[in-house]
Amino acid sequence: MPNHQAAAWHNITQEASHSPSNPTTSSISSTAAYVSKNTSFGQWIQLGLIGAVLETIRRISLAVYTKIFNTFFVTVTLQDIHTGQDISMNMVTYWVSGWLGQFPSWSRPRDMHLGAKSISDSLVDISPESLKLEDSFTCSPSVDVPVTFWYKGHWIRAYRGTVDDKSFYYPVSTFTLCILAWNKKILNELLLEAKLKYEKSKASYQTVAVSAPNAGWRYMTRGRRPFESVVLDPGVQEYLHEDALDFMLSKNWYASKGIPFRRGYLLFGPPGTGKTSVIQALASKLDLPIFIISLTRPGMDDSSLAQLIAAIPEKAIALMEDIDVAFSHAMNRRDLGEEDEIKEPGNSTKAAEDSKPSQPSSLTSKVTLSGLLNALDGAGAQEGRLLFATTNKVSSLDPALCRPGRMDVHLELKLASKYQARKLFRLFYHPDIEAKDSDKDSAEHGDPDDLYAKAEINRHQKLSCQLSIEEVETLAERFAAAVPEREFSVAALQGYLMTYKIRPREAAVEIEEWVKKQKPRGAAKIV
Ligand SMILES: Nc1ncnc2c1ncn2[C@@H]1O[C@H](COP(=O)(O)OP(=O)(O)OP(=O)(O)O)[C@@H](O)[C@H]1O
Repeated sequence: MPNHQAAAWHNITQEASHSPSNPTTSSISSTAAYVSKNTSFGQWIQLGLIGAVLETIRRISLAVYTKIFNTFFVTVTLQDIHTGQDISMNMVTYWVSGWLGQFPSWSRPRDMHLGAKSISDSLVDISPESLKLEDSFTCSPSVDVPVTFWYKGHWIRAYRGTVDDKSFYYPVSTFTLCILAWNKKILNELLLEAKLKYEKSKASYQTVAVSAPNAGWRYMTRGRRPFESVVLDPGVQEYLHEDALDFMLSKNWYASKGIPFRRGYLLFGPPGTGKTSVIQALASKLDLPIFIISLTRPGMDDSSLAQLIAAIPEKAIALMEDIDVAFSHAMNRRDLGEEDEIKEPGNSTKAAEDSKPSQPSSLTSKVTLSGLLNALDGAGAQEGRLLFATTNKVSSLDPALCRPGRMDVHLELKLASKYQARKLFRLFYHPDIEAKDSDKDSAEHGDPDDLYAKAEINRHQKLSCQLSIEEVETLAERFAAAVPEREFSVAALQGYLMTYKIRPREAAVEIEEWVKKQKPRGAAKIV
């Protein structure tokens, strides 16, 4: 304090101490007088008061705004399907995101997030002319870009956001809907409509989930595969269907016997014999979603596998394709510490090969056999699911994996029989099947403005009129007679017929020549 101020302060306190009246009051008033005389200190106090008033106003207005907002708006936040762990909530988000897609404003922002509409390998091969943005991709607004629209007289503001969640490597994406409404009735209506829309689309599309990098599931759709479009030997398809259906209807029976409510199928056989196709067709027939587990996906390890499998819901198909590939690289019995286990008879050379140390590679799976077995039937494993595994080399699989309880049904799909060749030919050219399928397709997937779809229907109708049923039967017999038993895969025969798509008569005549040409290629069995 400067000297002259100190002197003044001293005088004030002196005067106050000698005052005959109330000493305290005079001391305060003297202090106040000093403060008001001292300009810089007074300004600080004024500033502080103004700040406090402004902060109070801000808080009050925020509280009023929140109160009004909560009174007039219903707000719901959903976790993004790509990162969600709760499978049923993921489904709700899936419905809602599909429902949002119907509003033009949802795909109108210029700042967009692009996603693939369906699992389609053909997406990468698609020609520039046929690539249609709206057909191949889903467009949604980027994070924090709000979109507004009206629904049943209610104004809705929707936006995507992110929240940090310690259990994920990345921020978790969210969908938020702010609905101008007095009560939650409209939210129920909205969710119901979204679910019905999803159910309707499910009639023509199959839900497929693939594992996402953060150990969650990523949902997609693809066209359903008709069960009849798979040609297997007599009774095989029917057996699979009946067995799977019987399992789905036996929950209480399993519970009463204390048997875990799970069923595993191992489909094995040469490539192109229809292993994957029959699983897809069965899933479509039983209306079950398929969860594709890729054991060789980079970054997949025992814990992420267990997490993924535990998140598969009841009434679903878990599919592990080419399970031998994961095995031959990284998984063998040594992972279990069971080297003394009895080897399969006649498999000693194979076993010796398996016990050689395998070289670590960046492509190898980090999943161990024990990790896989635990995930399949350990404490956290989900009940009520059908597990399908496919392999070309059944002998390379560990017996622990193939034992009943894990793989209850072992089914070999062989190279094509004459029966299959005949059935495949019929499938390609039978007028009834052609007409039925094209009508069904146009009804289900039909976009009335799609010129390609219209042209395709016309073309199929014309073609189907070309042949009578009797003629197709005769040609199918001729075709089957020329195809040697169990030497070609159905995929190879399908490839041949594809080149004669609109020339059934030539297809039946020229097959002999084709078979002769294929054989000298050194392949006794063409897959
Ligand atoms: N039995 C079949 N019935 C109908 N189509 C089949 C059959 N087998 C193969 N195909 C056709 O061949 C192609 C490959 O079939 P798919 O992928 O089902 O064979 P896969 O046995 O799973 O082969 P891989 O072992 O190489 O995975 C598909 O286009 C499918 O339509």
